[in-house]
Formats: sequence, structure tokens, C-alpha cells
Amino acid sequence: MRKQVAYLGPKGTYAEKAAHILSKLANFQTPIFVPCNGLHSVIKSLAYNICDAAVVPIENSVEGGVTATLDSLWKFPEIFINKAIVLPIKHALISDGELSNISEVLSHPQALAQCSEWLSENLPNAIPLPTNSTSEAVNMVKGSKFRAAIGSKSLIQIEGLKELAFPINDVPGNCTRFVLLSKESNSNLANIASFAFSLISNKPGALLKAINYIADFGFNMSKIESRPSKRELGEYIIYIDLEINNQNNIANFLELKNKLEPLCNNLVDFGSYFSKNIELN
Ligand SMILES: O=C(O)C(=O)C[C@]1(C(=O)O)C=C[C@@H](O)C=C1
Repeated sequence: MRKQVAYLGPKGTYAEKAAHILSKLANFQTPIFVPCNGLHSVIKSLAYNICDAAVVPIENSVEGGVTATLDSLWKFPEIFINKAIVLPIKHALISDGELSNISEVLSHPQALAQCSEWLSENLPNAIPLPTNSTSEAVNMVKGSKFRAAIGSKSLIQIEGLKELAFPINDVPGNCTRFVLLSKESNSNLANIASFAFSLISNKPGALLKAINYIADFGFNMSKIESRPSKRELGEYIIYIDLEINNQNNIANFLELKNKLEPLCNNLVDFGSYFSKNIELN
């Protein structure tokens, strides 16, 4: 059966590119790509079984964790990460007008943040306007002489607009990790294990005890970050990525999870998966 893959639309987003690459890596045969309006609808379409898989950004090298994705993985424990890719993100400033006339810059909040220094130097008086995605922003600047959008260079051909500047991201190595999510866990080939937990006790050393277990097992932690539990102020969920390799394998990870579980109110395993760096020309 052809898989339905949800992604952040409309067509032309970085997420669409990621959805195509990840579906290929997952060997999906002629998948049906389903553009959704906003990250929450992408994840809901998988959670409520409208689609078989979803592709979402999870982490950016400049802006850090994508909070909507992290919160959803905690909220829907039946969803697993199956695969990941790291895509280079190079933004262009796209418009129908001239740079000197631009007074509004539209884009996805992540893209606006990734270009904030460039904008303050080159368009200090322009108002940043957040949109659901980069391609939505480009659709919204068509026909306007005073609006510009931030998005991928490939949107320029699609929309018939022009490039005012490229690249405009503040950090040259800007990149985003995208994950392929589904309701099946596949842990045979992996270089990352991701999970999150909330601790039972809020006492000195409680988190240290959990982290010490990770160190005792010899895992290298490649990410640790916290998000509010949303239940009460000061209660946090800890998100962790561990490196999986020959020495620190999935069997060890399952053992580690058993050790951690008694310390936790809740521990959600997001899955063990392979993350690949992609080079784009
Ligand atoms: O708007 C897009 O094109 C997206 O794919 C979303 C998104 C994100 O949410 O981080 C993806 C990559 C870039 O970091 C900027 C925006």
C-alpha cells in the first residue's frame, strides 16, 4: 500500500525536501505526500491515523530544539522516530520588489530567527512577520513591492519572484535535523537513541543520579535539554539523545532504561534510529 507522508506545506518548504529524502531512505514505494498547514497538524495527522508517517524538524544548529516537535513526542508516546537527516539550510531573501523598498519580511519563525543579524544589519526598519512556513511566506509576498520572504532558493523558480540576497542566514553552517515519524518502532540500525523523562523527586542530586547511570553505562550524550511539563511551574521534562555504536548498543540502552525507570514518573522512548548528514549542491 502507498504510504501517506505528512509534511509542513505548502509545496516548496525545506520540510518537503526532507520528506522526499527520508521516504526514499525508508524505501517507501511511490509515497503520497500530504502538505499540512502548521507543525501541529503534521503531527496530528499521524497521531489520528490520517497519514502513515510524518516528517518534522526536531533540531536546528542555531536555534536549538523545535519545541512543537519535542512536546508532541512526549504527548503521543505511540509515535516513534524511524530515521533522521541533517539538511543544510541556506536562506534567500525573495521578493517582487527592490531591497531598498522592503518594509516587511515574512517567514517561518525559525527562518526569521536564523537570519535575525542579517536583517538587523541590512533591513533594520523592516517588520518581521511570522508565517506557518517559508513557502507560505513566499506565496504571501507575490505582487508586493514592499514585502519580502525568507525561504529556499528553489522557491524563486516556482513562484517567478526574484532573489534579493543569498545566503542571508547568520551562520554559514546552519542546518536542521528532520525526523521521519511513524507508529512503528524500528531499532535495528541506529546511531542515536532518543528519550525523555520526568523525575519522581525534585531533590538535590535527583537529575545527577539519572545522568550518572548514563555515564556508568559509557554512553556519550549528544543532547540534553529540558521543556516545561505544562502541569506546574518548575516541573521539567528532560530530553536526551545518546550515541549508539558498537560499544554502546541498543541492548545496553534497554538495560539503561530499566535502571532509569524507577527514578521517573514517566519515561518515553522515542526510538533508536539512524541519522544521516545530507549534502546538497
Ligand atoms: O518553513 C519551512 O520551509 C520548514 O520546513 C520549517 C523549518 C523549521 O521549522 O525549522 C525548517 C527548516 C528551517 O530551519 C526553517 C524552517
